[in-house]
Amino acid sequence: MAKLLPENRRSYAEIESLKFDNEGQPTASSLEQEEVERSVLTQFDLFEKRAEVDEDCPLLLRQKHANVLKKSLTHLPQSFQCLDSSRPWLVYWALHSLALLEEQLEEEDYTKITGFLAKCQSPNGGFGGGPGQIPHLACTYAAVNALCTIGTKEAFNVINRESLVKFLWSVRQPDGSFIMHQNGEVDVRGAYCALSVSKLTNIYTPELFEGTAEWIVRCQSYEGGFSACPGMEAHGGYSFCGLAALFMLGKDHLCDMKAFMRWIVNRQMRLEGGFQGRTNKLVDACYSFWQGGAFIFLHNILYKENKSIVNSDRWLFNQEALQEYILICCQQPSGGLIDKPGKLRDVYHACYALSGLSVAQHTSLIKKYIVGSPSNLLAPIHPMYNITFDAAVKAMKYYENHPIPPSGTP
Ligand SMILES: CC(C)=CCC/C(C)=C/CC/C(C)=C/COP(=O)(O)OP(=O)(O)O
Ligand SMILES: [Zn+2]
Repeated sequence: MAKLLPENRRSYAEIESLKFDNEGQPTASSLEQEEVERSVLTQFDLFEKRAEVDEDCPLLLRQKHANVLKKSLTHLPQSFQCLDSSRPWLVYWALHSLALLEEQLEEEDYTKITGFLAKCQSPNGGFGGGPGQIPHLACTYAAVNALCTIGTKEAFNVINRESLVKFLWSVRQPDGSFIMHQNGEVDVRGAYCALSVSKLTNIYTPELFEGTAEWIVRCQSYEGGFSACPGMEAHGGYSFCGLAALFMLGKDHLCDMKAFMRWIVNRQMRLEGGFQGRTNKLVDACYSFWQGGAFIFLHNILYKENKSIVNSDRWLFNQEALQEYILICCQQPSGGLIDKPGKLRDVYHACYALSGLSVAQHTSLIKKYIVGSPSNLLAPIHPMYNITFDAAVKAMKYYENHPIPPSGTP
């Protein structure tokens, strides 16, 4: 039974309550019953949460979220000690969330944060999870995004792009995939992080990414979404990375876009309005961005191909339903955003719930759909990097005007 139904999908009691046919598969009626029971539970959660939010005109608690996010930059609870190797991430999540809310910090705070990120940079290039830690592709992505969100000359100049190129070559594998750090794991996050930082800071070269698109295509699973590496399960986080990376390489035609579309449109849950990360799992606000953001690429790809299914005014998901899920179910009344009702706030979920909310609000830089109060409007994002659109444009212009001399392959 454990083989049939992975243990993290259903509790033992839930599995026990299912009826199985002669082939050992759960019967349709028993699955339907399970669906009804899940719905009742979820409706109860939604009902509880709705008591605190005006359902007819939900309000984004901007000031409360901003206060919590600002505090997170200096005061983290003890329980965050486990994120000691992800400190650039904590900075990026808070700074990007504040930028989406169009909240500013004091100039001296930006200077302090810039100084801290500089200490996370490795002498061998790239950024580690904290001062003195080995460079890691994910921390490099977070640090580069945080510095570009700050967007001062001082912050742009922290990034040593000559050594960053060397670091990227050091984690590139002969087949075009990327390990996350020396002796680390290969997965599609690596390809995406390497592409994102190299495009944003103007150090991209086609040689660095030779074979990368072909490797990423091998991560597209039979379901249609992308997995961490070939042969694994399709997941929203990796699907964003896979599609964004293929898009940045201009090689999205190499994957099966029809299968991708079928997979991703089925990840928005009818009842809650939010996205699940993978088949049969629960809705979680962070997928508002990982899945929601991927729709921007999908839209552009289908639009290029003149596919009649795309309407220039809307993404291919229910933008209102996603906004309702985030605004009604995922705001902690005292500030901060959560995965789902019953969970506690954290900066990761603030960042990705707000990023997803922004995607759902802006179909283009002109066309907007705002659920609830007009004051809920967030800044638009740049989907390739997930920093604000303005921050991305400013950073790209800065690095275009300050190119590093070409050095070729090391
Ligand atoms: C740029 C970058 C570093 C991107 C990261 C992308 C990302 C969020 C990947 C998801 C990782 C993962 C296996 C989550 C499953 O967790 P789970 O089993 O707790 O969640 P689930 O039940 O929702 O699947
Ligand atoms: Zn989550």
